[in-house]
Amino acid sequence: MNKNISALYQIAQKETRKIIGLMSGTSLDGLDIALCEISGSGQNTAVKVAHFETIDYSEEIKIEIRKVFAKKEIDFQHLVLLNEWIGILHAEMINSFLKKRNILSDEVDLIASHGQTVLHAPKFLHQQEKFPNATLQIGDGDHIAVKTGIITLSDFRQKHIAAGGEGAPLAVYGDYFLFGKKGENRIMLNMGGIANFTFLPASSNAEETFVTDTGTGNTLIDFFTKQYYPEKSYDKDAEIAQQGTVNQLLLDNLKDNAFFSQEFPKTIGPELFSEAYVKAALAKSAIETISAPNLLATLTRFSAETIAEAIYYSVKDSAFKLENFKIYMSGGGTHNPLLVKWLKELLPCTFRKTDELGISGDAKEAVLFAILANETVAGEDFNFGSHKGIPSVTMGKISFPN
Ligand SMILES: Nc1ncnc2c1ncn2[C@@H]1O[C@H](COP(=O)(O)OP(=O)(O)OP(=O)(O)O)[C@@H](O)[C@H]1O
Ligand SMILES: CC(=O)N[C@H]1[C@@H]2OC[C@@H](O2)[C@@H](O)[C@@H]1O[C@H](C)C(=O)O
Repeated sequence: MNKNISALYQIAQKETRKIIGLMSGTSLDGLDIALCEISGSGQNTAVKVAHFETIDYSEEIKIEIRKVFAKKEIDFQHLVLLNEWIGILHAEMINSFLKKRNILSDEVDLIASHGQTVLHAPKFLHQQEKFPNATLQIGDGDHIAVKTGIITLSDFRQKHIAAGGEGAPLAVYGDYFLFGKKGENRIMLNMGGIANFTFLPASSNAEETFVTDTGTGNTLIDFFTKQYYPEKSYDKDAEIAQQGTVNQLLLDNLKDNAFFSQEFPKTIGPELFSEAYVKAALAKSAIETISAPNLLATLTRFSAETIAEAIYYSVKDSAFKLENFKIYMSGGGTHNPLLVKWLKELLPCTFRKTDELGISGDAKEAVLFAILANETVAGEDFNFGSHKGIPSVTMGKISFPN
C-alpha cells in the first residue's frame, strides 16, 4: 500500500485527530490558523481548539491579492503566479505557527486549507445560462503539503458546486454538527467581509436547517474607511460611523438590488458589493459629496438592515418565532459596536457570541474547515435532505507531502 494512503487510513481510525484549519477570508486581513483536536464525526463531532492565531497579511501580500481580487478583468499570469505564491506563504505561516509553539509537524495529522477566494460567481451574478455556479480559491494545497510535510485537504468548495450548490456558505456543516442543539432555537450569524447565517431550529432536524449569505458585512465599511483614511484598514469600534448620521435616501438606494429579492439560500461576494456598487447608489441619490462619518454610518446601517431582513424574511412564512431564537454571533463584525447595537434593535432575538459555546468567533471559520476535513477522512454518511443548497457530500482534495 502507498505509505500516504496507509497514513491516512491510520489517521481515519484515530480516536482524536489533530487538524489545522485555515481560513483567509474576504476581508484580506490575514490567515486564521486553528489547531483543533477533533474526535468523532457528524453530529458526534467534538472539537477543542488547542491553539489559534491570525497571522496578518503584510501590505505586500494584500497589494498582490487585490490586483486580482473580485475583478472580472485581470493579468492572467499574475493569477497563476499567485496560486503558487499563496500556497507557499500559507505553508510558511503554518510552519512558523508550529515552531513558535514547539509543535513538530508529525504531531499534526491533517491540514484543511480554504485558500484565498479570488472570485465568487454564482449564476445570479454571472448570468450566463450555459455556465454553472463558479468560485475560485487559490493557494495550491500541494505546496502546503510538501512544505509542511502534513497531508493537506484543500479546495473544498468545488464539490459543493459539483453536487448542485453555489460553493458556499459551507458554515452549515460545522454549525449543524457542533452547535445544533435539540431544544434550543439557534441562529449562527457570521459577520465577516460578507455576512451569513445558519438556521438551527430546536428540532435539530437537518431538513429544517438552512444557511444563506445575507450580503455585505464589513467589506464596504472597510473599503471606504481605507478610501478616506488610507492608514486605517477598518473603522475600529465604529469610531467614525458613530459620529455620522444615516442618509436615508442613500440607504434606500443601496438596498435596491435584485440580490435582496432573490430566494434563499443565496451567496454573494465583494464582486457585487464593491466601490462601483456604492458609487452607483450615490449617483442615483444625486449625492456628489458625503462625509466619511455619514457614509460609514449609512454603510453600517446597510449591513445591519440587510442582515436583520434576511433573518426576518427567511422565517416569516414559517411557524418559527424569532423571539424564541438565540443569535450566536461570530466574525469581525461582532467587534463593531454600532452594527451589533442596530441588530439588537432590529431583531427580537436574544444575542450571544459563539465564544459562549466554546469556540471563539474569530476562530470559527478556520475550525469549520478542520471539521470538513475530519468528515472527508473519518466521517460516516450524513444527510441534509434534498433541498436548500446543502448537498450531503464530503469535500476537499487530498495532497500528500511526497
Ligand atoms: N474592533 C473592531 N471594530 C469594528 N470592526 C472590526 C473590529 N475588529 C474587526 N472588525 C471587522 O472585521 C473584519 C474582519 O472580519 P473577519 O476576519 O471575520 O472577515 P473574513 O473572515 O475575512 O471575511 P469572510 O467571513 O467574509 O470571509 C475587519 O476587516 C473589520 O471590518
Ligand atoms: C466564496 C467564499 O469564499 N465565500 C465566503 C465569504 O465569506 C463569508 C461568506 O462569503 C461565506 O459564504 C463564505 O465563507 C464561509 C466560511 C462559508 O462558506 O460558510
